[in-house]
Amino acid sequence: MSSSLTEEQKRRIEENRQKALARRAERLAAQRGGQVGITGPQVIEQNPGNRGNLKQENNHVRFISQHRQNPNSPAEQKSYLQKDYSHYTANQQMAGSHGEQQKNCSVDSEQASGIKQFPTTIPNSLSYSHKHYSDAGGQEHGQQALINLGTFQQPKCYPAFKNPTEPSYPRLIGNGHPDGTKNLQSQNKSSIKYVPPPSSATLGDSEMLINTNRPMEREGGGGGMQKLTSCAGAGSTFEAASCKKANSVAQGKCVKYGEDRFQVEIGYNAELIAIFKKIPSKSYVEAANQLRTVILAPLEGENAVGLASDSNFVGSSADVQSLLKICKNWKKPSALVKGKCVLISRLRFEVDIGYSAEVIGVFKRMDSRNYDMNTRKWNFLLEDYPKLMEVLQSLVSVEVEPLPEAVIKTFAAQIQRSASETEIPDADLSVVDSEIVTSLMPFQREGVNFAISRNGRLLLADDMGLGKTLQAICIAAYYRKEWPLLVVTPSSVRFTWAEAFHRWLPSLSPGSTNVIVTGKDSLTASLVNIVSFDLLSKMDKQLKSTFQVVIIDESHFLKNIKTARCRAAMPLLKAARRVILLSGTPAMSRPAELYTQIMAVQPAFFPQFHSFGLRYCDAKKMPWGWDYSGSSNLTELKILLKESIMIRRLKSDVLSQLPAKQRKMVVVAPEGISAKTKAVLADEAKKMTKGYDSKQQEREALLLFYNRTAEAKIHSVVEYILELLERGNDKFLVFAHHKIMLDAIVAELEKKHVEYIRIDGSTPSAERQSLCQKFQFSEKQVVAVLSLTAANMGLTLSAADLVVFAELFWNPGVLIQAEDRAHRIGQTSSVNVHYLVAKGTADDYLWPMIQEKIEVLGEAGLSETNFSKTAESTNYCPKPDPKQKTIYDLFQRTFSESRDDTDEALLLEAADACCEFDSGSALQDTGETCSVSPPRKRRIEEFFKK
Ligand SMILES: Nc1ncnc2c1ncn2[C@@H]1O[C@H](COP(=O)(O)OP(=O)(O)OP(=O)(O)O)[C@@H](O)[C@H]1O
Repeated sequence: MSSSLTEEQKRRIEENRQKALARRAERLAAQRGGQVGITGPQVIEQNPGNRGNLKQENNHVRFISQHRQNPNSPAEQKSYLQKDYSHYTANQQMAGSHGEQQKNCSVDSEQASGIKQFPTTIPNSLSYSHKHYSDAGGQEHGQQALINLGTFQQPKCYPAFKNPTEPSYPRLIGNGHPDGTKNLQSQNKSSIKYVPPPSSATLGDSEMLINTNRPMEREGGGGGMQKLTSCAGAGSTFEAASCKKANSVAQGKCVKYGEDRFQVEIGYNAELIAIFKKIPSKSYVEAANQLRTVILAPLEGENAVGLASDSNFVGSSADVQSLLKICKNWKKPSALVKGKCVLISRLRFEVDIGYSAEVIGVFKRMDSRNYDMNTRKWNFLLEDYPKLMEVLQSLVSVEVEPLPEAVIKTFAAQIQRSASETEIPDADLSVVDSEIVTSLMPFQREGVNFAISRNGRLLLADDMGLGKTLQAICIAAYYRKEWPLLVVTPSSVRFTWAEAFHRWLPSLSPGSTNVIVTGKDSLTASLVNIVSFDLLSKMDKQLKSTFQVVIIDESHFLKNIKTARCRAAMPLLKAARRVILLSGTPAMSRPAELYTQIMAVQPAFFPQFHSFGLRYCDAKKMPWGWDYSGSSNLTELKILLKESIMIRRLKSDVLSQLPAKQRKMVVVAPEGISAKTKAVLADEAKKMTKGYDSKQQEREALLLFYNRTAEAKIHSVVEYILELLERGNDKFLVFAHHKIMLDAIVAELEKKHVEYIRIDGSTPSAERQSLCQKFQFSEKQVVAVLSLTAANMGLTLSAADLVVFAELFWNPGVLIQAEDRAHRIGQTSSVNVHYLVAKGTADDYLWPMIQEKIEVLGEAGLSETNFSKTAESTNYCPKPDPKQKTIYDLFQRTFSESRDDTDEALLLEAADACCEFDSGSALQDTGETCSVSPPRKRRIEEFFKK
């Protein structure tokens, strides 16, 4: 040990080493399923005088004795190989049946289990290089720790120790570990090796098993575990063997000899010579250690890997079950050199670890190694993972956190080298309505294929506006035989979903969608049942009925397990066969938010939140408990999710497939409209059917109806905007016409401390430009609240790619111009346009009218896109009832009659002023009053006189 280490440092190093040993023992005990039975390393007296040399030629190992060679007879050798060399024979027979391998392994166990009671002592000062340990014969010992092994005890054993300057000291052997200093790592290292438990017993909490060996038992049908065991190769056999030997044995070790050779330092032993002569491979250490009269320490560190890489492991498929065991049993390390494996791509993982010459030596022996100069980390193909873990786990002073179970399971094919780059197959969608199938854009079709390849359990995390609704309906329709279907959505879009089902699945009969409006409604009344998150949590009695197919829209609403909505939804999702989660923003600020969504789709991935938190949330223990608000290993999480359950495309990924504008009609919830308002609206509609004496009266009535519609929609519009904000939407524009609506939106934004700009008729021209600049270039400005008539022209607000119309307007030209505030030069994305439409209001007449007009404009080449082709609009028409028709005709007549620009402008102004004037009307639940400017009022009067 370097003399520069202080006593305190030495003490701490030793403390750590002891902890590592104890923990490793615990872990290995657990890996063995509680099998205990310990044999210990034994004292080996080096006898330099009896040293032999081993030379390696053409991959064969040749022992060159400086002494008499006295091979046993072939018959004797045979008997040894059959009886004692079970480990060796197991390896030789690896290509044979698994049953045979298991048999051989159990022979090992039986042999080792002969030891039942022996006290275990472990020197607590393995790194004291100037202290000398020897056997129990009264030689000097460091302070010893007694480890209680319950019913099993271990013979006295001491760590290997080598003082290079005093080679003749008696010492112990092992397969080497650094003693905590860089200095020492380059020297020959002392190490302690214990033996795998050969018999079965269960360790109590207070009991420990010291063991650095590999599991010997196999699980499952694969051959991996056997091969893993053989990968441990010399080391494990050495340990297993050393436990059952007498003290009068030839003790030796392998040491490096030249660049690519090694030699065996050991006293004369005839049996051993026979082994060397007989075995044409590096498996000689294993075989040698089966001899009762020989204890042979294998090569240390990187040299040991040379053996491992030539072992039967190479080319074999790994046993995923045994890798999963490693994951399960892994606990936070206290070893000297700590690290972790992290997935960095579909095929590679890296080992993030502190400096250790020994570890680097191991890395260098891996065929697929790659050193990343930027990250300064080593990475490897996943197929090397079992081999690398095997070797790293055998290094006493190194602890490497394995890949998580979910990663092992998901990438089992890559680990077992059986992964093929096959594309996800095209699903047979012949059972689904052709209307929807033929409408799917190529990337949407891929989404549907992905979902079906995942048996209908997925997180569809496409960017906003990429048609998640359409894809979800198509996926659900593929499983139509398993319906009734449940759709859980934010309340503001329940009716939009109902519309979408009828639009995309024309085969659905009209009554087959059931939008649940109160907690008393039946959750299973129809084939398609649509419920809001909040109502779902109030329907606990009905939740007992299970659905086989469930869609969760905006699934990030489930991010908090403590919420009632999440608690209500999770059991449903666990019980369902198909779970289709939709969210453009599955996690808005931290990976912890993903946990419930992952659980909903793949409950087996991370059964405990804590393990997810440790891996991906940078979990930290605080005085008050665990803090999971951080993030860690996000690349791995993303790769894992994409491989298993998530598909996500950004707009930029599929821009070429998208139209420049994506329009969507959002049917806002009717509950937002009070009973009083509904009654007044119905009354207005009734009056309109009776007809008016003059056109002026007609227009007045329509404008009043329009104004009351605004009032009626306020609550739903505000709710929708808040939901957009909750979804973490980037910047967006909100257009409204009436002051009362603009004021209500702004008031809510202020309440929620959301930064916004507002441009309406009262905004001076000089200020408009600076407000636009603010919105365009400041990160803080999230929403632009704009007047439809005062801000639909001449402004550039392309920082937003979403435009929301809180109100409709009868002139589609105004709407299109408003849309183009975002859809203009500088816009790099496809623009989403959401029209909020309320049933039972003026929207019933305005919406079809707008569509009709836009279609005409489209035909004349004046409108880029056609509403009816891009929005769930086709079913949204006034019912064919004569009263409705009268009102619709009234709207058509009043607003479609050709008039010159002045008339249009006057009409707009009239509507504006009408709002201000009427804002204190009986319909206004808020009781607010607004003043109206005299000039405007005059112009309204003039307008109505026309
Ligand atoms: N293949 C398609 N053909 C025609 N219209 C489509 C297609 N895909 C999507 N749309 C339309 O684009 C609009 C946006 O789609 P949708 O609402 O499904 O997107 P989304 O991903 O669910 O968005 P959000 O995240 O805002 O909920 C809708 O009006 C939808 O009808």
